Amino acid sequence: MTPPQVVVHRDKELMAQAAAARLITKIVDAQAARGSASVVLTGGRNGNGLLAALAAAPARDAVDWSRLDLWWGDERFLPDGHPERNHTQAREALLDAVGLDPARVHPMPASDGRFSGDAEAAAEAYAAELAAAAEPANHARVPSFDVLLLGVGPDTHVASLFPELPAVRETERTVVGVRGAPKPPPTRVSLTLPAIRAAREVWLLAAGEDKARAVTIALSGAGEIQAPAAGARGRARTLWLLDRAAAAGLPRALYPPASP
Ligand SMILES: O=C1O[C@H](COP(=O)(O)O)[C@@H](O)[C@H](O)[C@H]1O
Repeated sequence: MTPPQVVVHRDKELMAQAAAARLITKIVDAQAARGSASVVLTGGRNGNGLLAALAAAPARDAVDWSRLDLWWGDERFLPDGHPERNHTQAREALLDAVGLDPARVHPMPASDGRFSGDAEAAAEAYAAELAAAAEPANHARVPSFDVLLLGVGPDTHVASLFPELPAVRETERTVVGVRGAPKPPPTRVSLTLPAIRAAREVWLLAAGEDKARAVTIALSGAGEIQAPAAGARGRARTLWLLDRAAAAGLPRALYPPASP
């Protein structure tokens, strides 16, 4: 697991634009090296802000969208097309505007249809979908994601791993159903920390003063059960992308000067 690196931008708009530019480069490089790229999306304000910035970036045309695999780190367990579903919001922010291959887009299951309210069964099905896409040679249970994006909640939750709930303690399964989440809706589906840590790079996004306490706690040696964001690390890189307001409580020694 890699130690966190912190990059601080002036404000949330610049943070989203810089993160979008960084993601475009990462996808283009992965496609050049391996033919395709895989990215895990997050929900929330900062994740959707990044997608909207990506949609507005002229350089988005450098990406071959048909050779991109998209997964989700978590989902609010709601009916298909519900406006609060992370999948619906990602479609609105970016996905409907680019030429993705529908076979390569892997939303987490909805609460209606096949799983009719059974978040645990939905989690099992998503784990099986991930395992089917993993590289058998490595005995991996999830694909080797190039970048896994995570928003950070004001309570330090990432994906739908909330402090002290059973999901953040999971060490075996790659995807779990979550019940009793303190943030609505209470029922969710989430990757676990072992699945998150299988990613090459994990990027955590936090902007705004309501995130400052969470950022300080997670980057000050807190345990992952109490502060799930502290346990989100990538194999090759762990990057915290912040704005000044979210970084306000961090010791200056942790990061270089903010961009203008
Ligand atoms: O509910 C969720 O919240 C987190 C953080 O969202 P934010 O709006 O506080 O940035 C998000 O990362 C997660 O995917 C989502 O389901």
